[in-house]
Amino acid sequence: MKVIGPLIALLVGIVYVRYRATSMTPSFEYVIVGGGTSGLVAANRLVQRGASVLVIEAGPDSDREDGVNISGMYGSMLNSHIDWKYDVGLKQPMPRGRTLGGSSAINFLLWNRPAEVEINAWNDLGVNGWDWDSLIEAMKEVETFNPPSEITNKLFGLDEPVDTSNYGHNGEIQLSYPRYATKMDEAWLETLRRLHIASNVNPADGNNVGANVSPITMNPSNFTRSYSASAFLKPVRDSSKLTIIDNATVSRVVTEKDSRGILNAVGVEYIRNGKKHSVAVLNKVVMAAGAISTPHILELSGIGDEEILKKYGIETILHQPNIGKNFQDHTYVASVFEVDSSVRNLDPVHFNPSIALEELAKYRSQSVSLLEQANVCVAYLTKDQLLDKEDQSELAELIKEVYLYEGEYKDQYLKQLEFLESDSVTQSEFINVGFFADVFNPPDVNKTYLTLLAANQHPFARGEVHIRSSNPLAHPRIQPNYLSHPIDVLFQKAASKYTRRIAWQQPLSAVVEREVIPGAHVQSEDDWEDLVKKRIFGEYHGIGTARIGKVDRGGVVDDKLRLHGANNIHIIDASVIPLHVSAHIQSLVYAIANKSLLYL
Ligand SMILES: Cc1cc2nc3c(=O)[nH]c(=O)nc-3n(C[C@H](O)[C@H](O)[C@H](O)COP(=O)(O)OP(=O)(O)OC[C@H]3O[C@@H](n4cnc5c(N)ncnc54)[C@H](O)[C@@H]3O)c2cc1C
Repeated sequence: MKVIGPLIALLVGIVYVRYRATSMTPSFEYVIVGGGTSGLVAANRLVQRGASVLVIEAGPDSDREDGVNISGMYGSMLNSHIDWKYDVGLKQPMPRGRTLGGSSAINFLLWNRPAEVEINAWNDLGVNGWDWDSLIEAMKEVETFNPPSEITNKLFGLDEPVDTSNYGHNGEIQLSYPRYATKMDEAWLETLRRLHIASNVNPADGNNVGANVSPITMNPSNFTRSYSASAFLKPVRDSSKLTIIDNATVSRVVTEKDSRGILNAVGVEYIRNGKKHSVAVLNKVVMAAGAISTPHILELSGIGDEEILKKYGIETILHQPNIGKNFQDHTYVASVFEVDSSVRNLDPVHFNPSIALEELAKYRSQSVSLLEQANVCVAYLTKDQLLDKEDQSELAELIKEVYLYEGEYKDQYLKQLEFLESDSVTQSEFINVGFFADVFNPPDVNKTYLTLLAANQHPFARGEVHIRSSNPLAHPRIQPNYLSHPIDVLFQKAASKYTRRIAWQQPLSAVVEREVIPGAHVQSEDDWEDLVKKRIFGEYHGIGTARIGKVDRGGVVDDKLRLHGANNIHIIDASVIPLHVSAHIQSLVYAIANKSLLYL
């Protein structure tokens, strides 16, 4: 009888090994979860190293999609079949790219850099090896910068040449400037100057304070979007080392524990056409599903806070309570102004099909067209540039309360208080968007509009992203908690008020005819508070849900981007960014993914 127990164990073992061998083939050295912005950087570099790589992407290939390729069609793929459309309880879902190229396929193309101080702050949060110098090197490596032409300089009023040494010149992502500027663009720098906001011709040098005209991710030879799929996937697409499985949703990373209790990823499961499949991984799993999906997939895999996992009947493989916490996003409120009928921005293209066709024909023949543009005119303001005396004293009171805070985000909040006092860190961003962008009221299609976004760059609010079901196809629960901190309300109000100053300042005001939003009735502090609370949205820059850092300081991955408690699971996407920066984040995401290759 004594031999029966071990015999059964042996038989079960043989069956299990055979099961793995048959059901978990084929095998790859690297399995990349998510073929988006970061995932395709890793795919490109690993294939060039000679490794066998599988990329599993939930969405389709969109390389022939006009809404992706034509730079001036930015925004058109929101709510489309390649947008995840996450419900966050607001009037507009949170967009995120669901296609090869990920969010870089549907984003607004703007390319700018954080401030040096913001990146070096990671070190004070306990992160080693991720300073400005190393990240800027990694960022430059992915860039090819095409400086503005004489015509562009003139159009936008750039009176000093851009210092090209701040950019890279041999990388995959093409950066360039449009040949077309609207009257609002032409007036931008001078308008801000008259409000005592200096023009910053070199915002890429680590100090982004001021108004500037940013490059966009546009190929200057044909004015198409330069993004992760066109830049990183295309050159290696035909390699025998690379396998892409698209329209496939990863449902789980399959792990085993070694004798020390450390996890090893041995495979990845995914669902395609309603059927479950699995593949074996020989070396590493690279998580690149973005700041929403990466924590979601880890939790589905039993890696997360055991209290949360238990609630949904998922066995805890690795208790990691920091996963899905620390969600941070820039927030924005849009102000809209009617402008005179001589202004030609993207509104006529959106409102009038015959103008759209005319502009498309011009674009296709490479003539200057309204469709060759994006929102390039921005301004970044410090606290002291933005706040009036009353706001400053209200802020001083609120800061006292932050000093009393003893919770898990204490070290980040102290850093943010330092940022508030720095004259090289900005708190609010203003963007001249280029088309009517109000989701609450339809436009009058016979009119043209100026939309100004006022965006908060250093929110104190922290949100969470967690599973809401064990069904891998169900979206996670996203609680962004926008404006849940009074300092965020104060800055969002101040920034929205400032859009009124911008719009009614010469020379921009010469084309402005009427304020639509906020509208003349919005005057008192209460009015502004109502307005921002009703119209708040995320600026599509979610980060932080699997942040880099030590476990006892909220970290999910170590300095080498390896999941704490696992040997071979790395995270390389926006979820590892620990603390928000005053910039659009694709450049930082590309840089992180590029630098991750040191550790993969
Ligand atoms: C509408 C919009 C506008 C933006 N505008 C700008 C801008 O102008 N400038 C700027 O710098 N930044 C902008 N951003 C932000 C920037 O594009 C993103 O932060 C960045 O691209 C995120 O990269 P990522 O690799 O972390 O994630 P993503 O690029 O989103 O990649 C994640 C990939 O994983 C896939 N995936 C997710 N879950 C699964 C699963 N279960 N199985 C398989 N695959 C999965 C997704 O489909 C996606 O392809 C914008 C973002 C959006 C959404």
